[in-house]
Amino acid sequence: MLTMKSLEVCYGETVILRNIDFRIREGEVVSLLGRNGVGKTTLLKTVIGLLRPRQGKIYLHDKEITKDKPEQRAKNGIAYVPQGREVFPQLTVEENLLLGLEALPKREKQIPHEVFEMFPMLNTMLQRKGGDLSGGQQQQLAIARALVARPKLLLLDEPTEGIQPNIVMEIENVIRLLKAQGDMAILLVEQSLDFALSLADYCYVLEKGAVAAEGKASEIEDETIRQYLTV
Ligand SMILES: Nc1ncnc2c1ncn2[C@@H]1O[C@H](COP(=O)(O)OP(=O)(O)OP(=O)(O)O)[C@@H](O)[C@H]1O
Repeated sequence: MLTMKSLEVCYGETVILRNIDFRIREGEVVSLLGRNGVGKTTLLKTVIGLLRPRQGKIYLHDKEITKDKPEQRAKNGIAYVPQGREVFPQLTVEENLLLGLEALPKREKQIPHEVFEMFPMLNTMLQRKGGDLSGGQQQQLAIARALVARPKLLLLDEPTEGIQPNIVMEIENVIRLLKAQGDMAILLVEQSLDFALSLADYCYVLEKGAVAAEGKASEIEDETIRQYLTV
């Protein structure tokens, strides 16, 4: 459903990503791994359109979107949960969730009830300010906000970073549920190899801005990946 071909992405004159060939199929969970600073977030920002590649092309459902603006990509079903969650601290939980609906046409402005089935805690905190939630709860709110628009492709940038273990488990369960439903592809950037491999169908490992290894999660050797993760 998403294909990137020969992608090169730069900040100014510095090349961050080079010659990236990348593919996510419908309903698939793909993990993107690599050390700090190799370009994982840069790749996600290129998928959502915040960064434009200097070379290469991006296709969504076989339609080229390389020059589409972020709003257009959101309308076409790409949702992004940034690293560090970025919920609006002064807005209530409900207002944060309603913002996730902005990508949809006007008539569809209801928060889908499935979001509260996945994150029951949010339903009990609708009037609480986003900034008053714990870090883990904010992460759940950020994921829920992305899900309200029922995206076709969900990008998660290190969703378990700094989160307490019981909430990591809840987030893992939600990703498993979405995977089992089978109609949403997920691109997961993760530092935890065990977490990434247990959820992913396929994984890519970046090293110095290029794909150093890739393969089915069930087949790729842990050691092959670990050599690119240890300092
Ligand atoms: N706005 C920017 N301007 C210039 N360079 C940047 C900018 N943002 C990131 N970089 C650089 O681009 C490179 C890739 O950064 P990126 O955030 O994509 O890495 P990452 O793999 O997501 O790392 P982390 O795991 O630490 O989030 C790094 O060297 C970083 O310093």
